[in-house]
Amino acid sequence: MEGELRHEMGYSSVMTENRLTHAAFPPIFALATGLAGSMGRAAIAVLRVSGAGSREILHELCGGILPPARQASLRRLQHDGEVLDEALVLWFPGPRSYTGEDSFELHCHAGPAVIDAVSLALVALGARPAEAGEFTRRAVQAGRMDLVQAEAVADLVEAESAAQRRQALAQADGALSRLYDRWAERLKILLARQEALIDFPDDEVPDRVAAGLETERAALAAEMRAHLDDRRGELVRRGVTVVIAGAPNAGKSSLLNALAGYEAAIVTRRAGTTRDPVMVDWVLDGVKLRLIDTAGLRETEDEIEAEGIRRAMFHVKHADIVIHLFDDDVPALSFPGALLVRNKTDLAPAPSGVLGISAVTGDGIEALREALRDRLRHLTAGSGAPLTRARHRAGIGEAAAHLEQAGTLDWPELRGEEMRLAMRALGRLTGKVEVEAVLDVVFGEFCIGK
Ligand SMILES: Nc1nc2c(ncn2[C@@H]2O[C@H](COP(=O)(O)OP(=O)(O)OP(=O)(O)O)[C@@H](O)[C@H]2O)c(=O)[nH]1
Ligand SMILES: [K+]
Ligand SMILES: [Mg+2]
Repeated sequence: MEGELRHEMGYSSVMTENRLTHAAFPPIFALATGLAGSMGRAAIAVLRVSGAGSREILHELCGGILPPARQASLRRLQHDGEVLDEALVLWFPGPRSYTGEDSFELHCHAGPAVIDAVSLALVALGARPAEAGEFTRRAVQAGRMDLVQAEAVADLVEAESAAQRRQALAQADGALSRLYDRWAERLKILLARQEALIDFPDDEVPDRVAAGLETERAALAAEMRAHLDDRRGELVRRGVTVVIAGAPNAGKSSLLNALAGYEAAIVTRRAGTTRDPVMVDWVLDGVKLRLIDTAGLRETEDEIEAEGIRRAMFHVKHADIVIHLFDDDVPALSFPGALLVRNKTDLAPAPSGVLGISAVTGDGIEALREALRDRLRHLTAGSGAPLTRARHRAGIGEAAAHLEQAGTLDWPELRGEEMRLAMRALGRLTGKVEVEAVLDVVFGEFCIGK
């Protein structure tokens, strides 16, 4: 505490031990809040600065006095004898900061001229604009979080539904990292026992030691396979696709409009109206959905309509939920797992046992929503932290494959090698090994300012 106070008095003081523990990166800055005007006009813009030299830059901007650490202070920002703005200033000396480095935030007025002037002053004082994800990348490099947690930060920034927010928050808190770390720990112990077996001649190894090792190896591989089979995380993250398909004029576009609450698709009496798929993003029960209305399915000579039908079939094939809509007799054939729904109940009642709606009067629409909620609950039910992206799927898939391969090999040396490869795949996932190699992959999908 005393040391910290001394450092905050002036920037000429000696660096603390902590600040010497990782490489010093040059100062970067970025606008951390949305641009004024992009979603209505914002009042405040937060500029974030981090890196070696941040202390000197803040000292200069605040007229030669460093504000107290981790406290909001109102300051006149100045540069070259000019006052740039009156801003709320937060100074976070490393390592107790998001990036682990010396960093600060300026809560400025959001006028573009204010942001420009402060940005120019930051550049003049030696900071450069940050690249996408660079703050979080530094946090990983400083050991403030692992790669799986960093990915969750990107998801939190993008979260549009409550389910996405909850999932990203749990992952950022380390729920998924802890699972992977536990697996790595178990694997390490198995590997150590496998190595011990290598050092013993065959006749001295008790059979039960080898059998126990084999049981645990198989159990771990099975847990990884179950984790790979669980699609919850990816569904919540990318959204659930619900495709409305059926014969021409069944009322598919009318249903899309009724669910969306606006005239998203063209409705006419002519069969074959919809050609291009019409997509509407929707949130039901806190889960992000993508509703897709498609061309009516029938034999046709019309080239354009035929292409529409080809696209319809593509979406049906890749859908998480298919609503098969019809408006007369129950179709003889349907898509596997589809939700059969009879439209136009205002003209004739639905056969018993079939969900009936009227896209025109709204009859049955609430029951259809309930049926969709039920499907969603089913799709997103499960326990434990789910994997959330292709990178996790690839890493765990690789680890599981090596573990399974180990089970097919007779030579302990080769089994040990497969287990080591499994361990490496797990380590790459969280960034415990080969961290530099995977950083570009992970941070390629970030926005600037995080
Ligand atoms: N009476 C009644 N008419 C409906 C209902 N739903 C749709 N219609 C009418 O049925 C006709 C076809 O509706 P659309 O929504 O265009 O049907 P679609 O399945 O999208 O048709 P295509 O895109 O051509 O395949 C229009 O005239 C709608 O007004 C309903 O619930 N009751
Ligand atoms: K139509
Ligand atoms: Mg249509």
